[in-house]
Amino acid sequence: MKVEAVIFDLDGTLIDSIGGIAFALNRVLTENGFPVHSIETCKQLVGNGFVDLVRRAVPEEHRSEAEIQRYVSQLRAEYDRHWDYGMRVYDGIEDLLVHLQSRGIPFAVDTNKDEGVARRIVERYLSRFKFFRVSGTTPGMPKKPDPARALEMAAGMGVTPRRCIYLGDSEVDIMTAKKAGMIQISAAWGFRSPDDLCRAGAERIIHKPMDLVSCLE
Ligand SMILES: O=C(O)COP(=O)(O)O
Repeated sequence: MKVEAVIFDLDGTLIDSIGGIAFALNRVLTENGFPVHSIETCKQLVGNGFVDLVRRAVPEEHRSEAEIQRYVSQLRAEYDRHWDYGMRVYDGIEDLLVHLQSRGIPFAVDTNKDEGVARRIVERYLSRFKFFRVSGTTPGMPKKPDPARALEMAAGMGVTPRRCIYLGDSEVDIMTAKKAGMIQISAAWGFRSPDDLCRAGAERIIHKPMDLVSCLE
């Protein structure tokens, strides 16, 4: 089936952002006297936005709503200072975006990151590409795996969901793609292993960004 648009997840799919997230998170944990997490563990904790990240990262006896809210504010402040620590665009992503642009296939971002931060990242690292939209978490709006944002973007791009690829690196993205009725593809270069992705029901896994080209027809 001919693909008419591509929706990308951001963290772990377009951008390797784990350095800044882990650094900021571990500063918050240290400041509050909690044990820190390795980069590998942080990768597993990311995917559902900052509130869930904090809830998973702090010791169980410190997960009251008031405490979580306080740590989330601390994390936002730390991340604001350190968000681009070690950040890079994954190898092959720019080639893929050049390819999509040359074929006139529109693309967009759907992330559980706070929308302002997501836009800042795209502006800093991928400004030469024309994204239809960079959509992230905003107060009061449902997050992924709710497919509302993905569906809204597909409608905005004028494509039917079943002709839209949804590429992401986590189980949240797999669920979002399936709920949206889009072509679900998982990125093996991100924060989850291929085994994790298979267990989460991935229908197709690609190992490098340019492999997406063979999925476009
Ligand atoms: O910030 C997160 O938890 C996840 O962000 P993502 O949706 O771009 O993977």
